[in-house]
Amino acid sequence: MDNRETMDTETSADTRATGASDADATVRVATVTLNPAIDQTISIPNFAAGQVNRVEWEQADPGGKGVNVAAFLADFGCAVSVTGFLGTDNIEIFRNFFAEKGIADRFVTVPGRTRANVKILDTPSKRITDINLPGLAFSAENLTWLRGAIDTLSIDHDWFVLSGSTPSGTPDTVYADMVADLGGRGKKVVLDASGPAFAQGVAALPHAIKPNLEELEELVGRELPDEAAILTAIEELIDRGIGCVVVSMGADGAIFAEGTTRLAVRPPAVIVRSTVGAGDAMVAGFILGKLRGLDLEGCAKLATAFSLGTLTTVGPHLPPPETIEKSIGEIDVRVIAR
Ligand SMILES: Nc1ncnc2c1ncn2[C@@H]1O[C@H](COP(=O)(O)OP(=O)(O)O)[C@@H](O)[C@H]1O
Ligand SMILES: O=P(O)(O)OC[C@H]1O[C@](O)(COP(=O)(O)O)[C@@H](O)[C@@H]1O
Repeated sequence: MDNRETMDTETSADTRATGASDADATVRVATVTLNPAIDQTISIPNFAAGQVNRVEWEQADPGGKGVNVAAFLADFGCAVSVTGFLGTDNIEIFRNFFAEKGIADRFVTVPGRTRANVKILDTPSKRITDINLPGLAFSAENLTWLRGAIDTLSIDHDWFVLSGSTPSGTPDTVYADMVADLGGRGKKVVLDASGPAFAQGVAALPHAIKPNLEELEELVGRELPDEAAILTAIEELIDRGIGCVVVSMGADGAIFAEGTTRLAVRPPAVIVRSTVGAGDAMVAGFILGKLRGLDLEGCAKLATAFSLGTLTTVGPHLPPPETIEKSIGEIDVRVIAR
């Protein structure tokens, strides 16, 4: 499948519906996860820090931002490849997962164990406490191999998602270099990260970014107490040359900005099982909307519907397309500017 063929498929009218279609299988998206994780969810009724807590049930899922984005796209029938770094010592859970979902595995393997991140799920509050470990360091040689893997993927992939934290010791320029390189090849790059590597990556002008509110505040170096302040920060980023800025705000929804359009999207009140992966699902739904040629409002709704879909499960899975489609009708979009 060459790139031109893919783009033709993306814009054809019959791919503009919101449900899964055969055309999705021809879309080539690659995700890059420098710091994947096994998400170890433990359910603790009335969790209390500083006390003895008893675990009711536990579940281990492959995770990390790019792994989740790929899983959600694969659930919707998209052709997707994954790369980044995985430790050899506990790689089986990832290999099995990629095989089950039909995800093309292009990970570079490194010695050691991929980190396990602990997600404490409190009942009945449903609050999640995230304990994210630093992750597995990689060498300069490993990074060279990863660049080679990305080079190869760029032959037949049009969209690249660079997401998640970077293990300690990673140069802060890592995302910026990838954004510049892939952008120079005409690829669409979506960046969703945090800290200095995110800031430098943003400076290299990816096509789209999806910080949550906290990450946006960190990026612009000030608190953003209300919508006006968030919009000012978004304006600065769009003026710098970022094509599309999506700021997610948990239960308060998200603001989507592209060109001169600004949309505030609010999800309905939902019963939440786990919020882990909600941001990643939003990225996946947004990209799928773009690939289907939807306008910003359509992309915003699909992105929000994906995020809602994953709230009902523990682990990186979406409900069936009909459920996602149904929830689109319950999403409120307020046009701030058009
Ligand atoms: N409690 C919730 N109720 C309804 N929607 C939610 C809730 N938490 C997250 N979402 C949905 O998921 C999206 C991304 O969640 P958010 O927590 O902002 O991302 P991240 O996981 O990147 O921090 C939100 O914009 C919203 O659409
Ligand atoms: O790379 P980071 O920032 O430590 O985040 C990794 C964690 O984020 C997740 O990808 C979930 O992310 P979101 O809740 O933001 O969508 C988990 O699977 C993983 O444990």
